Amino acid sequence: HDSNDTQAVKLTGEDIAKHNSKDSCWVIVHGRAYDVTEFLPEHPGGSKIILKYAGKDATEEFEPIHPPDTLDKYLDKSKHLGEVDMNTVEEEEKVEDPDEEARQERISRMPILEQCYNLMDFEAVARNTMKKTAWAYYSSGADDEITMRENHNAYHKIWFRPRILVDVENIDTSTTMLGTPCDMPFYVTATALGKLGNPEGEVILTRGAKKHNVIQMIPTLASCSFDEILDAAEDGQCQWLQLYVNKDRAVTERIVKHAEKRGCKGLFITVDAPQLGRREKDMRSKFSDVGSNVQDTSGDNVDRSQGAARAISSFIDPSLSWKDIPWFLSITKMPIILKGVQCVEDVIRAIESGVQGVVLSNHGGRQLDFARSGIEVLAEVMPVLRERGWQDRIEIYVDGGVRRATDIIKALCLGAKGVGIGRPFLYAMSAYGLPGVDRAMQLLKDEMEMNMRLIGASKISELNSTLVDTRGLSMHTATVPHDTLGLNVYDPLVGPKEKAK
Ligand SMILES: Cc1cc2c(cc1C)[n+](S(=O)(=O)[O-])c1c(=O)[nH]c(=O)nc-1n2C[C@H](O)[C@H](O)[C@H](O)COP(=O)(O)O
Repeated sequence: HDSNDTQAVKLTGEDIAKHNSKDSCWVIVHGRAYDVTEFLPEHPGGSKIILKYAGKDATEEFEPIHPPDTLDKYLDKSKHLGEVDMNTVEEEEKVEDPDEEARQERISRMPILEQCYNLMDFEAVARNTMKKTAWAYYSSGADDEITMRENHNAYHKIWFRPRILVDVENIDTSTTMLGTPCDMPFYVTATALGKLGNPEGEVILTRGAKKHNVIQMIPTLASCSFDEILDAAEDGQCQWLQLYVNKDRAVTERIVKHAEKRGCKGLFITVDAPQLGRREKDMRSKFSDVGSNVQDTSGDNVDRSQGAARAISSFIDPSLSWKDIPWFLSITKMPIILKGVQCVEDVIRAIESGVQGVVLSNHGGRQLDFARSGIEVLAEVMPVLRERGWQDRIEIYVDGGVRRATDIIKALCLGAKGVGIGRPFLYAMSAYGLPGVDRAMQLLKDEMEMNMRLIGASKISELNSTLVDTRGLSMHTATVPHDTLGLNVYDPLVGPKEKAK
């Protein structure tokens, strides 16, 4: 390195390859080399995944999980070794992977975008075309995924009581959320690791939200950096921040103040994830060794049993409690919403604590299995608030299992201000990129207009509880998976030979 620290000679692949062990571990990311030897034991994803790329180019593995500014933020400058002449880096020989070949073949036959007529179509295409690990991460729910299925199933227990001979020539689906006008009563909710599904990540959702004038909630665990996502927004576009509260409150305060300074219009504090749920599909999918090899904790002191998200979320503070709310109210002027509230008692507590809203949510069924659906909790909450005359004290949102405009209409009839939608936009983005997100939002808009016309409401304010019949909502027919307990415990074929006769 000459005096002004520009690098005279680039490092070569050979230089890096020499440092391929835990005693001296160098990796390449985005064409630059880093000495991560001392960082190995601190890596939230465990040291194994880094050692897999010791002396090599780790970019492909690094990219979906880490925002681009991660190394600048967390690795001391002295460990930044400079540019690598990538022509001297040996290409990893591609191992035969029949799964990958089959996936590429399915991609070559995937339906054209216009053949997607509803949000479930995007899920079907994504299931067939996404990388196994990415699909597993997005689609998984906790434990037996009962709540994940119940989230959408619950909407099937609500029926309409449509009114006729209402002038529905002009339909207006616009509303406001936290004071921001938007064209539709749904927002793109926070879902982590957007680059697992699409190399561009969350900025695709930003562009889709802009086109349809809907609001985007930016996840703490985004693949893109927070500023990248804000920079991808256009003037006047509304974005909210979803916050996982860090054990180190100074870090949290910095994030919140930066978000406010950058113009975020809402702070959604996630309160249903003091620990991330156990998502077995994500664990089974051999998520690049970061999380799935649950049993193998060889020397690692990191609990990596919940797949990728757990590996990068060990910072979340499980001691967060109501006593912290006054502090949050003191450090920001942004409206504060508690995301993941699951019973009326906590909605009352939220109102008394002075926050501006709640999201009735079970995290898309990814947290506590057998938690009730957001829509069922909404039906419990609103009558109690109305009794107290508190129905307008805060804004109430729901998310989980919203796949049709009829789901949105049911939620609004029951008193929600708006709904959050997660997986459908992830699947649309993963399968078709921005055009997919654009079409998914347009399909919802078209469905919304038609269904409001058919229910007999010309604008959002006309949606009310007399238009729905919720008597079936508290019936829980959990379609449990078939009894797996005894299935593989005893296999006669492997018993002692003589006994088998
Ligand atoms: C699908 C998905 C959801 C995640 C999500 C990641 C994925 C892939 N992640 S997670 O890694 O921790 O689980 C977040 C997250 O970062 N923060 C959060 O508040 N909610 C997270 N959620 C929950 C999300 O905000 C909604 O509550 C949920 O997605 C709504 O259900 P649907 O997907 O059925 O619309």
